[in-house]
Amino acid sequence: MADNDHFQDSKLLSRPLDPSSTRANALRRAINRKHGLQLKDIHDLHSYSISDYTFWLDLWEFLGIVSSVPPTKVIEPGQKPYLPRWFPGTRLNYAENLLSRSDDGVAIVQARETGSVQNCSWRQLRLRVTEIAGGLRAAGVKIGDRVAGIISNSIDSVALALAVAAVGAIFSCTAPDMGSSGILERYRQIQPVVIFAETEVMYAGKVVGLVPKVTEVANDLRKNGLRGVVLFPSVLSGKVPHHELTDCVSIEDFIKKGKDIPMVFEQLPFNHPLYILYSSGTSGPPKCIVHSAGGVLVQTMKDLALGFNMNRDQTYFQYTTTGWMMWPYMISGLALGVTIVAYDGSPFYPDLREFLKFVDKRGVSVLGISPRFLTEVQGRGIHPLDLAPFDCLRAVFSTGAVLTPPMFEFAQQAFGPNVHIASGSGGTDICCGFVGAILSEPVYAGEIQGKSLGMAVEIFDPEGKNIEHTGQPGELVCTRPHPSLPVCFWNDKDGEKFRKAYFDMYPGIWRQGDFIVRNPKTKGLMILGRSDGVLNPSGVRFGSGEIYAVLERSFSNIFEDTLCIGQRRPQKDKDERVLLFVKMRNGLKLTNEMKAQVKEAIRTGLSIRHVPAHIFEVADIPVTVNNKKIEIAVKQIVSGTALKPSGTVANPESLELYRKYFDLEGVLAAESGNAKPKL
Ligand SMILES: CC(=O)CC(=O)O
Repeated sequence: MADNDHFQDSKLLSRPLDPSSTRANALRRAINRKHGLQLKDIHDLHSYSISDYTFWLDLWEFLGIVSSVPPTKVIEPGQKPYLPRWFPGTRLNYAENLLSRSDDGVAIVQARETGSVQNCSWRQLRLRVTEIAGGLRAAGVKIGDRVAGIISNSIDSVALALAVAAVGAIFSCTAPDMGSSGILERYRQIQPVVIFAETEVMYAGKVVGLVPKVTEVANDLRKNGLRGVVLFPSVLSGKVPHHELTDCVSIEDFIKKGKDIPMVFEQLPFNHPLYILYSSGTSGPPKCIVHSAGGVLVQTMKDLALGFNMNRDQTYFQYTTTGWMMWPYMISGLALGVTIVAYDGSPFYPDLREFLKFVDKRGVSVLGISPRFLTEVQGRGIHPLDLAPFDCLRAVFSTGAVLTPPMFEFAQQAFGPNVHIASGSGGTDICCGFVGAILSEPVYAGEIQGKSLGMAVEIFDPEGKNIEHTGQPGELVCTRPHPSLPVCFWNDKDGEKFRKAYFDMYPGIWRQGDFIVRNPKTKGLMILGRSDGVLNPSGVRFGSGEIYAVLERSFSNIFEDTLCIGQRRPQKDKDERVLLFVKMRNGLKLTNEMKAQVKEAIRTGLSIRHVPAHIFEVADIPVTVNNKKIEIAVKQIVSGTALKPSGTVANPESLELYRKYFDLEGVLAAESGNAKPKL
């Protein structure tokens, strides 16, 4: 493949924000003044940020992190060479930093698909956090205890996360749609002392009763140290429904018990655990990724303030459940005085148009969505600007999967030329971005604008050689430590699971598992897919994202979703073959003519070697609970590996649809009517 083939779509979409008006520029100038440097622009600032660890102290000061013992030192060696200790000796509290205001302005807008909207002021938020923290203390929750949630996105769930942090406990949560086995796979490992749970929620117009699930989970976890359950009232009736759970109270009774306990923000080391998030492994139990309070605070504030230029006049609406890392990511906006939107429900119910009008009406400045959301807007023929002016909207941030060049272009047209379309990658493992938005840099279709400050991102070939200047794709690696490296995996005593997950392929260097390429001309970055899903027919290595880009450009009106994987074949002389699975829109049927058109579009858009060997219609595409397509599990299934899906798969039954493709020849024979009768 020629060097720049990945960038044939590199179309300039929008002009940058004046660099002198950005917060990143203010940081650059502050660093120049403080250290007598002459950093000229964001690129110089990035070079400084990955060459001198003092950058993190500069950032600390710039962000105004609140601490009772301020840092005197940035970094010192830790137990492992790749896991240093950050800001040793410092004492701070995450929740104290997030409760950055106490006025009557709006801190959280809570919205539900039912149309109900409730504002929570900074003053009310502080009070609610104090009440829940009092309840936690009255219940005997101590520093380092685990507190877990099965909760929807709401004012109370945000207040709960802050209250847990205030008392120094460790918070972990799943969305209410996770099945009981998925919840237990997680919480049996971390052994929470208290669980906060919803009792009745709504999703896509359906009332979902949670009492049976919560009862099953609680009864199981009692064997593992669970002391009690706190129930949130039904989002419909406002009351706790009938249940037969023992050792449980309603949230209102819970806080009554701690009524007179004053708020104390425990002052804890920078590395003190804040959240436990979970890897989205689709087979086997998820890994419990422990993140530090200081690391999450500094990194998420950095991304929001310097990547998105957020400030206290703005509103950040990240569409997310409480189970995805984008939830804590959004919550950190509070530390910048930003108003956040806690939305619960489907964006497509009762109507995607209503959701878009809500975004405009609430004056959202940064909207976080996924490529899937944009595909739906496009597939349903919706033109957002016909619905509302989106006057306040400054950036649309798509994450969770690759945002292909056609989707960048669509998003730009959809929201207008003044909106910055951004994508990024990082995720659960670091609770921030490795690469992401730089609002002062031009946007090219399909390209992430740059490496995040402080992140020493490079692109490696399999031998560990940096190939980022060649225009060839490779592994996204990070060659220096940064503050939100996970503290550890829970229960991984010798740290071996942790080392294997990130530092195995290139000893001492973090491998993220993304297949990435850099445009030598624009310096923009493009994620081509997950690196373990790289397609490799006839020795050409490419990412599924390249195929999705072609499909989204020309076929989004007929395909609701697609999945492209490589099938390994047992015969040594046979190459991997590329299979494309498509889920049709609105009852359409996949015809031979459509298949031929798809193959032709891929051949002309990419190359003959990218053309899938076969295209099949399937009833469903497997996705994780965070709505990410599951390629690896399907690749394993069609290559003959027996696989037991984990609770991370949102629609595990869909995986069954792919088993028959292990006998691909049999499927093809059946399709052509030549199936041999089974004896
Ligand atoms: C920032 C991200 O990378 C989010 C994700 O994809 O999980």
